[in-house]
Amino acid sequence: MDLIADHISHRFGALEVLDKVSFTVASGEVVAIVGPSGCGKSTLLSILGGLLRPSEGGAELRGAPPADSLNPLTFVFQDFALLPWCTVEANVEFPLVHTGLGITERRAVVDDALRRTGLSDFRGAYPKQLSGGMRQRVGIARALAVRPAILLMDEPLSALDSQTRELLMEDFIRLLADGAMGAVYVTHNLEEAVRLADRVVVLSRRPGRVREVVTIPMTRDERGGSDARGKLLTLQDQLWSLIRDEAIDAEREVQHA
Ligand SMILES: Nc1ncnc2c1ncn2[C@@H]1O[C@H](COP(=O)(O)OP(=O)(O)OP(=O)(O)O)[C@@H](O)[C@H]1O
Repeated sequence: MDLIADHISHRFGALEVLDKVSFTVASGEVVAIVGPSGCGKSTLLSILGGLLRPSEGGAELRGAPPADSLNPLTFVFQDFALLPWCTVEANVEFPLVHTGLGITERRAVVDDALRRTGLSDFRGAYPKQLSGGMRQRVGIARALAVRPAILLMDEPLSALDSQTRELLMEDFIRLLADGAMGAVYVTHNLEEAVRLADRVVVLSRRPGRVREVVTIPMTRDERGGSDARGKLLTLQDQLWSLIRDEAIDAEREVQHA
């Protein structure tokens, strides 16, 4: 199943946020969205996920969803968005409650999502008992439970310390390895973009336009090797050189606001 962003423009009142943004996320592909602060990355993700209707253009899914998918497009949030009064297991089960799945099937789906995220031993814990990294794993398990075709991720690692971030990146790489699931990955962090994405869409300063689409010419497995480090740093530099001047302008604008 492909996701097509087709000339998406958006305004909040007089504020022009996005201008004719077009790109495609092919089945199983990971596309990172980067750009200066306030260029409309989160707005774009909301539009892709159907939470916000764009002023012009639109997002479209093409092709059949995976046979057992309950929700082809599923969000993973920066702040995890867990229900604090529910256990890990109940949080993961939550999106399945009104799906018509029987209790046995629901249990099987939850078990599978917990296993894939390394949470089986924490099913009875409450979010407040868990570290940030484990909480985000719950957020990911909850997303996996609906068997999405495409994950929509808004800065999913930015609330975490650098070691935890590294571990979760490894988790993502494992989860994406079979190519059954794609992702749109909004991030400020260019290291995450070059480690995880097949392609990186670079947006200009607001109103966000597609400035360039950079293909990462290595498999995700190859990127884990120590000899890949230099190439990844070069790609990071390439992305930064596309963003830097506008990031400085955007930063000044924020400070003067
Ligand atoms: N609901 C809203 N109403 C009015 N303005 C909004 C709304 N949501 C976002 N904006 C404004 O739209 C612009 C784009 O916001 P958005 O959060 O999409 O950018 P971003 O690129 O994700 O930002 P950042 O990099 O800082 O996370 C910003 O100027 C923001 O203040």
